[in-house]
Amino acid sequence: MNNSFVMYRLPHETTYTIMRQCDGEAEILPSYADLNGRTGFVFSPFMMSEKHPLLLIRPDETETCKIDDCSKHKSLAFSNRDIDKEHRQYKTDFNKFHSQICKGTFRKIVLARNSVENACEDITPELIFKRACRIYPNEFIALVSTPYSGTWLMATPETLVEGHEEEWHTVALAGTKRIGIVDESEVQKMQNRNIYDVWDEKNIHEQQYVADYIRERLRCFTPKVDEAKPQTLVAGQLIHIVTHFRFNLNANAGIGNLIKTLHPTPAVCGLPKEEAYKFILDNESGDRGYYSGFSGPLNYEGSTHLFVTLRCMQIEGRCCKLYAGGGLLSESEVETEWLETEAKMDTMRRCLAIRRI
Ligand SMILES: C=C(O[C@@H]1C=C(C(=O)O)C=C[C@H]1O)C(=O)O
Repeated sequence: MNNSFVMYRLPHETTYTIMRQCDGEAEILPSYADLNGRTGFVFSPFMMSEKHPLLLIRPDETETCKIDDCSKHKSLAFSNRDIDKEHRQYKTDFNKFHSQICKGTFRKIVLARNSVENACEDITPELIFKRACRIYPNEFIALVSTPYSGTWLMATPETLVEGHEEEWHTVALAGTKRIGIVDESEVQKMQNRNIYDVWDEKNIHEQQYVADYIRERLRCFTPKVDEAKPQTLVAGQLIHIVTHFRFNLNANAGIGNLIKTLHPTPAVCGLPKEEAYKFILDNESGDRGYYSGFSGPLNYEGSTHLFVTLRCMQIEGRCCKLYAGGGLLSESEVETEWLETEAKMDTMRRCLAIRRI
């Protein structure tokens, strides 16, 4: 009996793919470089370890399906979390992280947390996946399950790297504001507005750090990088600032090598990178697991679509553990940052249609 499978829907697609490994379980890869030349679905944690290995699901069996309607369930979960306790823990973590920025150890660092919600008894992860597909047509939706990682669901707006043959694309994404539900015409309008009319200096600054990092890292790989002007990107009920980078990747360059250079970007980690990476692993009160790692089809039918695992949760029976984080700069304030993590977690809460008790 095999347990490793994934269901995923690429942004803007009307069908989803089911990929199953029929022989054995997902393969554990020792390093990013081992992704070079491979095919399948990649599931990578924030930091590779024995507990959270880098995984590749082999596409032994695949199926393309239409997203059917699943609107008959009104509420899929209920909430009885201790919000005061979560808030206190977040404040402690925030002070620890923020003081390091004030001391000058980091220019930027991302602080994350998690929160548990309870699914109703008769709810299956597949049903939540289909709801996510319907609510978020522009995001990457995936439900991944392996014995090593457990079961995760995501609705993420952030591309890590995608492309085929020599044509590749990545983004620098950061800055967050809640806007509520908007229709497709408002999405277009929002994208076309001058970012200086939409965003304050702190958010622009925060995103520039990510763009500078991506530009610099890509230059080590390829001489020709095409960088667009920063724009506003709508992600569910939130907006972010995005810079698109298009570049050529030589077939010998190796996607695994590129990933090693990029991951984790300052959108989920910090600057300087190695110091921030270590500080997060040593000091964040929760374990990130696969949150803020990356996922997606690798070299499948000739294309790669890897996304940063954000707006996600781990599903264990009825327990749904939601994850979110946000970039801190010296001017960050604890209440604003807390609300930002709440707003990001609401992406998954909407899929669960939570009833408060
Ligand atoms: C870290 C998350 O999101 C990332 C951090 C952002 C920010 O700090 O403003 C915005 C988008 C993402 O790049 C998350 O969703 O948990």
